[in-house]
Amino acid sequence: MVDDEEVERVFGSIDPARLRINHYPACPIADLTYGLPPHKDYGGLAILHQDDVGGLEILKDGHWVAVEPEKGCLIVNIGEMIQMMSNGKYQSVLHRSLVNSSQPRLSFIFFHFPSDDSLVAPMSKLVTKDSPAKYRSFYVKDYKSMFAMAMKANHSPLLFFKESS
Ligand SMILES: O=C(O)CCC(=O)C(=O)O
Ligand SMILES: [Fe+2]
Repeated sequence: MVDDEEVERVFGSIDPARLRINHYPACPIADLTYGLPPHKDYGGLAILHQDDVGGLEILKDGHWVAVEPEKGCLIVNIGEMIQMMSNGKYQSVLHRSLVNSSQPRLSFIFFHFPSDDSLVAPMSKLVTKDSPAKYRSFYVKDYKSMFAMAMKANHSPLLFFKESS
């Protein structure tokens, strides 16, 4: 089903790989703030290691669920480009990070982004008469230009490219 050439075209360059280290200081008003507000990661896979403090949550069936730290475990998040290229078969999860008032927290995430000039579309093998494209194709830079507007509208940028069904 997966077309290696399409994956290679979008993710083939090592340039857009990033390691991000998030440091969340202890916060006296932890109940009133986020470490990171709710969002979906935008790239391909995001591989995350968190320390033993905890604070990552995912939205599951309309409820925020804590992802408890487990020694030696990595968390793998699906980014919106995979949601797009899989024509919605793989869903990117909404997640957020909380802070706490007593301890700082660290997380390390390896992101693999598509390059800005890539044209991204649902994989041709996954688009059929019975399963039409759920998203309009876009250049990654155009998708990224929607970040601010999506944040204001409280949803993810991919929604701007959803086909009306
Ligand atoms: O720190 C975390 O647990 C999550 C970080 C995150 O979602 C991100 O950097 O995109
Ligand atoms: Fe994230």
